[in-house]
Amino acid sequence: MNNIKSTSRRGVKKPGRGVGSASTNVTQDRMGDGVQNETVFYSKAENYWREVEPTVDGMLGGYGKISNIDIDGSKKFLQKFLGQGEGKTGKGCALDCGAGIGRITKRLLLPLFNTVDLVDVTQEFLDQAKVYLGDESKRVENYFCLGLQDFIPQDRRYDVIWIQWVIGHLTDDHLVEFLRRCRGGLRPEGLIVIKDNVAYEGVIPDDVDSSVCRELALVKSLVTRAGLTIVCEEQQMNFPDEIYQVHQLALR
Ligand SMILES: C[S@@+](CC[C@H](N)C(=O)[O-])C[C@H]1O[C@@H](n2cnc3c(N)ncnc32)[C@H](O)[C@@H]1O
Repeated sequence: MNNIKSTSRRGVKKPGRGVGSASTNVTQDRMGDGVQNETVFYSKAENYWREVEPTVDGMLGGYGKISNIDIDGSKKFLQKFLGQGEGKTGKGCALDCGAGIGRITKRLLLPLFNTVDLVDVTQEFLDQAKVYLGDESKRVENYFCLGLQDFIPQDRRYDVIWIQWVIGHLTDDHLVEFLRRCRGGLRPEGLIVIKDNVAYEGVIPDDVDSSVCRELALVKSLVTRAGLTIVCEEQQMNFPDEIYQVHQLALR
């Protein structure tokens, strides 16, 4: 990955929105660590996603071509933790957060877990997920249409909670609170995985989709505030040079 492009804060594209560069405009609704006017921040994001086509390309901001590499990297990462025996994560139920049309559910989670739940703020994507997942959708138990800032996972329900390309849509405080609630939603030896873009330095706002991209140190500090420990961390390799670095963090 090309840190110079990240450092310049210009021309860094990202799966999730992709086509435009990450904007450096700081508007009235966003300052400093993230957000000044939460209502505007969340409603702008909802409006943005409502206009996005419900396809893999739409989910990845025009970078549908990297989906296979992404899923392969996720599978390798996750499989380190799954299995039987002490300390191993079970394969019962997974939660896909900010699931969109179920790109990750289809290729990563349903092949590994007995059942999967999806949560996303965009109803149209969840409707499309039922079509996109085809026959396998019978192993999806719940489609929750809700912002993660409001979502409360059921206590001790999940072996894995997968959170990909969505943390930038939460304020710092909401992300910490959400991660705390996720802790409560884990079964014994359960695992939370965050996989997301990281900025080379600081916090980079995106006024088009109403999100922020945080530097890795900040993401880690929010994880720690949530009372979680990073048990494994890896950078996703083989993505195009022009996009942000993507890191995956396994948390308990
Ligand atoms: C970049 S897409 C990623 C979708 C999926 N994680 C993937 O990798 O294919 C971001 C998703 O987050 C959802 N989203 C945006 N803000 C959200 C929020 N506050 N709570 C839950 N989902 C949100 C959007 O509807 C969209 O489906």
